[in-house]
Amino acid sequence: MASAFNSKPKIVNGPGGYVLEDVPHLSDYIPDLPTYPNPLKNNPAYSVVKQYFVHDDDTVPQKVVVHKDGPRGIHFRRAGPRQKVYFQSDDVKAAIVTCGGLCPGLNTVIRELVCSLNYMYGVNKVLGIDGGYRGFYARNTITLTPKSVNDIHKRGGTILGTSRGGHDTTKIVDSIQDRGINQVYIIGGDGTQKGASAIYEEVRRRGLKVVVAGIPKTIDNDIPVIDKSFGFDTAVEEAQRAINAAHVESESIENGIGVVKLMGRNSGYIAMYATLASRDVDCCLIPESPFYLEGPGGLFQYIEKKLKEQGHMVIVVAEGAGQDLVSESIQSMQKQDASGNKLLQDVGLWISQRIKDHFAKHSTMNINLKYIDPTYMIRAIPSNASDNVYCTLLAQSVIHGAMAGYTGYTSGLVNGRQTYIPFYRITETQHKVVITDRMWARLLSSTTQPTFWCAKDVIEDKREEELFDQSGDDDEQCPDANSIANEIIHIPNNSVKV
Ligand SMILES: Nc1ncnc2c1ncn2[C@@H]1O[C@H](COP(=O)(O)OP(=O)(O)O)[C@@H](O)[C@H]1O
Ligand SMILES: O=P(O)(O)OC[C@H]1O[C@](O)(COP(=O)(O)O)[C@@H](O)[C@@H]1O
Ligand SMILES: [Mg+2]
Repeated sequence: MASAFNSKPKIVNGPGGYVLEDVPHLSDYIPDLPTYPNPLKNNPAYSVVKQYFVHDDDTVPQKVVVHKDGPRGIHFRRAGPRQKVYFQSDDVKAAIVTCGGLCPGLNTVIRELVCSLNYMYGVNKVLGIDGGYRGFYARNTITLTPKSVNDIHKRGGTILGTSRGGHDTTKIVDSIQDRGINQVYIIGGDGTQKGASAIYEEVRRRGLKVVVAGIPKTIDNDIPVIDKSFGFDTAVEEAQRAINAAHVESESIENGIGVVKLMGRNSGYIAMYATLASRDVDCCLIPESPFYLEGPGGLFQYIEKKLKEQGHMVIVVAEGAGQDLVSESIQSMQKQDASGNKLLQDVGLWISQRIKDHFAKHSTMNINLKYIDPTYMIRAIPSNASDNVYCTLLAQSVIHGAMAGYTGYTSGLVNGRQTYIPFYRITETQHKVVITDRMWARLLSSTTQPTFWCAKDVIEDKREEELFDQSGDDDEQCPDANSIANEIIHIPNNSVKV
């Protein structure tokens, strides 16, 4: 196994509370590296562009909203081509690997990496690693050329294949060294970027002139710092088809209920944005917002109300929602996938059954429920136009960084600008929907669903012990939760994100 060697974060402090969370550079651990003029200077496509090169000191703020007297805050290095590069085109041997679950746009990123390395920097040795991390040591490589990848952006999935598990740092770095690879482009989610960080540390420990760079991939949009992940737009758009179908089905029959399950293991972004986009959804359930079924303020009561009011309803549920409730009633054998991710129970099937059982036993209403699970259909499609452009920019940005000698970074969009983000910032947390944030408030007001917030919890949050003492109520169900829905959004010390 690899050593536990961990390089220190590169943090630069400046005046006015300015902080640069910088990324490592090959020259940090290899002295006297030669540099070369950037070949883009002679490229007719770019040489006419005024100020095409990014200034070395350009940085991008993590937060654009600041207070007048507040500190300038955290910044990331701006991505883009530099005047000097640390590789000669003929010396570059690049490798590309895709890991984790599928996501629309993977093939577009692969295509743009191969083409941009070639067209911008004259690099013609690019290898594809077959089947994720384990492909480094267990499979042959795939030769990639602009010609061989020309059409792949029109296909879903990844032409390189992917996998979970199989990350063996030592074997991977041995393979990188044996094959003479000096730029490694790693496309994947939170797990993959942790793996990339381990590879970078081992490469650095061995003193190799090898750039390790990540491209963030997550259909769930659960990677922190970046504005959004590629494939997310496509997923939200494709989810509309399933929601439309659920709406048409439920609307066409008396007391029709359409239930749609969408992806989102720990983060409910696809469900939230698909709901906001559709306007046909009456209830959106996400992992970040616990809910309950029975009693006042519960889901069953709300369904009954909606059916009486409009004769039908649509429910969108993210796959990670209500897992605590599901596991109370279903026992599962397998707890984790090969990467160590918790395996989830099918909340869509579970909730559909619970709704049917409830109305059969406790109501005179004859409901008609249709359950739609489009999750893998959504994940497997090619990326849409806007994601295609985004994938291109990501691929080009990550290449510029590698050619300029930066390493140990993930390329990502921050406040609309491409940046280089140190691995640890990408892997330390997950991006989740903040249910005290304005976006969730917009969703609640658009669906009119119950907040499912327990009055007791809200009061605890709001005035802490003071009101908790008065209530003295430890009951799970909180009849008053709905009436304070709007109030919570304005609680000052409730970390409202603006
Ligand atoms: N903490 C970790 N350290 C090293 N490698 C990891 C780590 N977590 C996950 N990986 C590897 O990253 C790859 C993808 O991880 P996974 O969680 O399946 O998908 P994603 O990257 O999309 O989150 C797998 O090959 C897995 O072995
Ligand atoms: O069934 P699989 O292929 O293991 O993947 C299911 C998981 O993959 C995802 O689509 C994406 O997860 P990752 O980003 O960790 O790959 C999740 O939403 C989902 O839970
Ligand atoms: Mg993941």
